[in-house]
Amino acid sequence: MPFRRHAAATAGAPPADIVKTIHTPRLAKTATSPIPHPRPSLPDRVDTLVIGGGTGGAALVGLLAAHSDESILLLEAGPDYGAAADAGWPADVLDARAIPLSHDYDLTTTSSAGDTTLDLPRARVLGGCSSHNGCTASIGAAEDYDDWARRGNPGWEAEQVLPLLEWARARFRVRRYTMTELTEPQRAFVDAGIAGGLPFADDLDDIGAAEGIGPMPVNIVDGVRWNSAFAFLDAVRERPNLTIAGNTAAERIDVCDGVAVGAWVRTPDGETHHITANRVVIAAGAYHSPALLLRSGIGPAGELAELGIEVVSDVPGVGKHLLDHACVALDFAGRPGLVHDLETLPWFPDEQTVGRKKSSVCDDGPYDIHVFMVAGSNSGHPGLPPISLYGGAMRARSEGTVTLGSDLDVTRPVIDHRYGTDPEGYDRQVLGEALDLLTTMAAEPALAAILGEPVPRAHRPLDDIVNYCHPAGSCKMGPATDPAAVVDSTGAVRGVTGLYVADASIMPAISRGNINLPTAMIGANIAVQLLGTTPADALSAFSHTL
Ligand SMILES: Cc1cc2nc3c(=O)[nH]c(=O)nc-3n(C[C@H](O)[C@H](O)[C@H](O)COP(=O)(O)OP(=O)(O)OC[C@H]3O[C@@H](n4cnc5c(N)ncnc54)[C@H](O)[C@@H]3O)c2cc1C
Repeated sequence: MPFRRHAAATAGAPPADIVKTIHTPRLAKTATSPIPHPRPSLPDRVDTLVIGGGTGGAALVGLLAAHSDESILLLEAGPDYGAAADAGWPADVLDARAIPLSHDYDLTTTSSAGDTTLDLPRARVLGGCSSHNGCTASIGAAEDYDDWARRGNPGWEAEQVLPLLEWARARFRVRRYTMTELTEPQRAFVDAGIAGGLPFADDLDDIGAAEGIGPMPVNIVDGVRWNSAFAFLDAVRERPNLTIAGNTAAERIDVCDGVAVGAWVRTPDGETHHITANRVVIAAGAYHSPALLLRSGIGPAGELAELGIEVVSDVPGVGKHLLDHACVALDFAGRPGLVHDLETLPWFPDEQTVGRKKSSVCDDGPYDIHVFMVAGSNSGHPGLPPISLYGGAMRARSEGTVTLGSDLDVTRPVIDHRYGTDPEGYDRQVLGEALDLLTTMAAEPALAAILGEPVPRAHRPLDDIVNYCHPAGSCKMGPATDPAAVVDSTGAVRGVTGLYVADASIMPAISRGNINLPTAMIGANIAVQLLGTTPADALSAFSHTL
């Protein structure tokens, strides 16, 4: 899901109209205002401390809690609104039509045009970004995971991780759409893609899918965004070995003689509390996981010294190699009445359809371009044109950075994505070819009639790259021979015993679909390795808890 709000243009609180009333969702009937979940007492000592209850963290904790009797404490910086069945979640977070910003971290990066900043939405709530994302579901391509393994990460081959991806897809209750369910603009988009040379595809969540265009599967249940807390935590919430502590943020990992022994955390009362743990797993996402490592003295020694942080372990790759799927956009005014027509529909996801194409420089799999259309709702994009066509570079190679500001605040890391800057120009080549395809499609008469007049932009699309909101790679997984590697193939942080990372930040290269399901698989695969078991055994223990 791309997000294009330029911070300089829309500073201040998000407009009230981005938080809409839900029309149909089942859960929302009793969820008109959030109900705080009872606050658990914070233990002083646990077997496993997990930091971050987003997609990676929730999947990891679901399997760990179901499989073992060891005590687990899951810390989440944002609120925990309880199980889906408790109906305590805020309406805007449940409403799958919009990207709500009510729990946003308020992060930015410099825009590729260099003259403004670009907002990087990031949710501070149990479920992490799956609690405010676009709900398009993709498990990526087999080549993505075979590539991870080939880069020196055994245990990540497609054959090994496929059962975990399929489990994640089932837990997210992903369903495929048919053409008859699409809105008129989305149908026209698919037809234009077929006229532009793409085959029709109804298998976009298949690990062996090739080029094609069709309806995109989504993890939406009766209009409700089915987040990772519902998917993975609801089944284990009542397990006596699990405590979930919302509104509790880790400030620093406690490392003693090279061994992670716990963390200092900020309680909901604003107090600092120490928790002792036999093992610490960080799953705070691609911006906050490296920030937490740096704050704990684990990172490039020179950078830590400049920040005034005592070096615990010199790990040069922390906060480097930050990846995302870069996007370009073409904007249109829409035919008269389009926005109104779309608003009268009960609900629909932002990105109902996706086209995939192989660029001339794609050398490692079936496709590396996404094209899609965001029509009408634009709910999380105040002030943007009514209809936009997007092209994404799905194997983007440009590398950005995450570091800390002088205040060392782990919740507000300094992020520079450096979109479109890879030295070989791969990303710009792919984005240019995506633009060519979109231009051909936009000229198809049926789609052209819906798009209406182009809306001029301040910069050429290739000079104004926007984010797909899929940050990854900032704590890269790799072998000891890779100087940029932060964790090994078990998720273990180099140079610190008992410390692990289990979220999108460990991707050695970005998977070529939307990354929520692959991130759940990462959390699950680290859990399998920590348990010393097999995927089949871990999944069977989980299913017994249901
Ligand atoms: C606007 C948007 C739209 C998206 N749309 C899609 C889509 O349609 N399809 C798709 O597949 N993907 C989508 N994504 C991407 C997907 O949701 C994320 O890639 C995925 O959620 C990443 O999981 P994660 O575990 O790495 O991080 P997150 O889900 O971000 O979880 C990290 C969690 O850690 C918590 N945390 C951070 N610091 C601390 C701390 N110090 N102490 C305690 N807790 C902490 C955070 O509050 C957060 O809950 C979208 C993302 C965004 C932002």
